[in-house]
Amino acid sequence: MQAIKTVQLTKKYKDVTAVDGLDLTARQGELFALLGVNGAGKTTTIKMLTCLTKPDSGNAFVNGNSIVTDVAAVKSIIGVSPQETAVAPNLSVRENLELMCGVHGFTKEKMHAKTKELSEQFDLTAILSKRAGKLSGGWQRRLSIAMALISEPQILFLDEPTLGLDVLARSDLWDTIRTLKGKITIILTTHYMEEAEALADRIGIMKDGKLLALGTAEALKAKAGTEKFEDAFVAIVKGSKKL
Ligand SMILES: Nc1ncnc2c1ncn2[C@@H]1O[C@H](COP(=O)(O)OP(=O)(O)OP(=O)(O)O)[C@@H](O)[C@H]1O
Repeated sequence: MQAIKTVQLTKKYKDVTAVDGLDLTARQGELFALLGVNGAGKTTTIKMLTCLTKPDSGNAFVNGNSIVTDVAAVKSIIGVSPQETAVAPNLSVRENLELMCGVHGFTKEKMHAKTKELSEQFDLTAILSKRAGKLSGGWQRRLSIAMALISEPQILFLDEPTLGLDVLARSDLWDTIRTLKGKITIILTTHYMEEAEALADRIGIMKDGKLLALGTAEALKAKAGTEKFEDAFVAIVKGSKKL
């Protein structure tokens, strides 16, 4: 079974077709990056896959569950770290983690064990009593990812996880994401090509709601006949019909 399978997935906003007949699959345990320029349809795709918005036509299956007919099942197996920061700014780091444990109905023991485990995994232990709103963007994002993992999801969605972060914060977050690789299926959106190349097992390149190319960074470079991945991206995007 594929972790993600989309079948002619389509979403329209008035006269804009944000996602246009998308067919793609992501494998179990894979880190799959959806790469594309602004407005390519990445976030809309994630919103449909996480049941935040419904497709106008087509369907998608998350570990075999339809996003149209099996919404509760999909929601129970996914974790989401959205583009806009998901942390409660007035709560401490610990309170944010505990709040999420409460949402999932954990017992006190499980809440303490999970908070400890994720704090250690994400280096949050020393800042547990800090107010989340006072953390830098990179640390807020790290907390947001830890919160998305509380429910022990089978699939984690990271929507532009390093948007707006400086080079060092980005590099630290990449290290964190690398520790998750292979343990869980990760679907990541980005418009940073170096991010896709550094992290992803396979990369799907989107433009105007459509998938232009899909493969490993190496395969996409070979396809475009370029040495650098950035050049391959530009060649693939510029070579598409609409430009
Ligand atoms: N709620 C909405 N109402 C109207 N149009 C929308 C809405 N959400 C997205 N769009 C449009 O759909 C298209 C795809 O947007 P989307 O946010 O999915 O792209 P993206 O690839 O995630 O872009 P970015 O990298 O800027 O986040 C864009 O033309 C956008 O303006």
